[in-house]
Amino acid sequence: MTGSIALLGQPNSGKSTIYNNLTGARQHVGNWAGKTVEKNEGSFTYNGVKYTVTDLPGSYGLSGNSDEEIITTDFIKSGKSELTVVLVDASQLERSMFMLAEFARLDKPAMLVLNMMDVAKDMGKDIDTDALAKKLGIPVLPFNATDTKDYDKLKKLIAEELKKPHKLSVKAPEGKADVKADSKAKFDWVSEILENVTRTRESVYKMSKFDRVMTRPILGKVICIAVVLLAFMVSMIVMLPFAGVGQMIPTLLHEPVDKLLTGWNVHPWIVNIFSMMIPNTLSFTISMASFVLGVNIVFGFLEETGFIARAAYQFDGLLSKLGLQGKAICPMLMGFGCTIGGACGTRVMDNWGQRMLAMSIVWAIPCASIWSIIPVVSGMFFTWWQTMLVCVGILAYVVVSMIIVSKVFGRKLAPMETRSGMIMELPPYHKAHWKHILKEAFFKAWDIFKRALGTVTLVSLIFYVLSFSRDGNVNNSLLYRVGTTIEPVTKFFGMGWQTFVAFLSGAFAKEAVLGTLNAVFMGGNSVMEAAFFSQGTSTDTALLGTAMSQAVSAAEALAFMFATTFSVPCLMALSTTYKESHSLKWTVKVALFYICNALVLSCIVYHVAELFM
Ligand SMILES: Nc1nc2c(ncn2[C@@H]2O[C@H](COP(=O)(O)OP(=O)(O)OP(=O)(O)O)[C@@H](O)[C@H]2O)c(=O)[nH]1
Ligand SMILES: [Mg+2]
Repeated sequence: MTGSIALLGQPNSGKSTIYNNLTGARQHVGNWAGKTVEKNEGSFTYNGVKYTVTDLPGSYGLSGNSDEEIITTDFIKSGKSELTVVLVDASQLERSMFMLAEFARLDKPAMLVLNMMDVAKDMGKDIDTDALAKKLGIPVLPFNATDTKDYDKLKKLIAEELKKPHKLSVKAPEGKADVKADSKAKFDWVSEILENVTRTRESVYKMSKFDRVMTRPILGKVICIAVVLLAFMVSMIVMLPFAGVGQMIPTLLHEPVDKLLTGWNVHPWIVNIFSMMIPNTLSFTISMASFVLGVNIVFGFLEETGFIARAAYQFDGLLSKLGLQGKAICPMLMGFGCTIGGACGTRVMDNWGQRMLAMSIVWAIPCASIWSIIPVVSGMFFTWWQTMLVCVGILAYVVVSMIIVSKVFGRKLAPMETRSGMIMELPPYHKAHWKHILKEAFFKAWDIFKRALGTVTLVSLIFYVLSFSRDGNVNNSLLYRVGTTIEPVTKFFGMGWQTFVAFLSGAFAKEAVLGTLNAVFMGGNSVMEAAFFSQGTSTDTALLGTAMSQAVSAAEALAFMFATTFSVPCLMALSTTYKESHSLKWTVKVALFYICNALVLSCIVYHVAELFM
């Protein structure tokens, strides 16, 4: 025996939460409207019967006004599911019942889930569910989708309803030609149904005071930025223990493995791979994954509470100038922490073109790793206030760069006629559901870890072979020979062979840049060892600074910093963009654009700076 149900409701009513809990899937949930943009299908088994569940994009009605609404409307009308589980947000019953009014015309089997009963209760709302069920003629289940205890009741009711379905006994008025009159009739129907069913106890909804501040044009934006800055600091604290463990791995493994393999007379190449490259790769991927973890936990929290919805509202106007919508604010902010997180975060965008455009723009945002390199390199050449100026210059160019990217790719990816203003409501604030946030963040971090391990190992191997020299002196490596051969060309762009190699290593991982600089300027060690063993922190920046400032001019250093910041993001961010966009063509196209853009920029910065320095 089988059965099939569909989850229908307005955006943010909790459909995906129910879908995930029923089927064990991992659809994205968060406290703002419009996260699910395509339908998803899963299943669960109850009492030996298999039920198929379809999670539909949130929709305000069934008239097909947007892409999501068309998907939802078509599916519901097709009759592919035997029972429609209509979800309403009990904390905003009047508004969210509109969907039921739309549905009523279809004359199909249904049951009603009054979700978010906990929020409604906190707001002092009482709902007489029995009276409601009687009026509607279909079963009504008070529910809290985030509480796993409630699900047995839900499954039982679904099973019963599939055996003996109910249809709405009251029908909403037939749609007339005049849409306005039509929706008014529906709202009248809703108020009639809710009469004597709901009662709000005397209590003030305190949070709305905060919203009055949050929606102020300037103050709201200032608060948003402040909260985000704070969020990054917290992300760093969250990731520290994990990254710490990761950084211990090479130190712990290096010597014992080295001793063991050397004792077995294994070839030094192989010994190096196992004692150095693999532990370093492992450590690297762990710190990358812990970054993704930290950013996702903190931003997951902001999203669940409803903060991101406010930020999206605040920045919608600005972002629409880039061809995006307010919704893109979350991935963009995440991009300051980690481009990988930012690229994943674009899942919330409405369509593929907007998504790809958002990812391309997120690439222009320097991630936290870049922010940890720039002050160090700049500090070797400039005073502290000049370093501040460099950072300000970089920030200013971020804006320029985003505008250029949106101009170059925006016309194709988000054509003018498809750009529409965002309609987004401010959802009520929710308490954060930690279990869900942690689960989602761990899953994302684990996904990155798995993917990075393979990719990073491969690239490390290539790098290793290129930089290997029998005596450990970098000047005897293939890298040196290739680097010095192309130096006449790279010099034109403001980079000598050393800085150019460091620039290239940045495309692999930004964390590798300092180590690479250390290796190519200090010589002695293999690039591999210095690049991946020292992980920046233990690099003696004073010594490196002296060595670098002897070989590189201030203008060259400036060019190098701009080139590194505005080139392609790291390899894993590239691979994530490809995974998320499913388009190799666009990923490569944008990557080539970024590399060319970085080289041109570096060239301009170098030649202009030469005039003044
Ligand atoms: N307090 C509370 N929060 C809930 C409940 N159900 C869902 N949520 C939260 O409400 C938010 C929206 O849930 P989703 O499952 O993403 O909603 P959706 O209907 O799939 O939304 P769209 O895909 O945007 O249409 C999330 O932050 C959930 O964690 C509930 O019963 N109580
Ligand atoms: Mg959803």
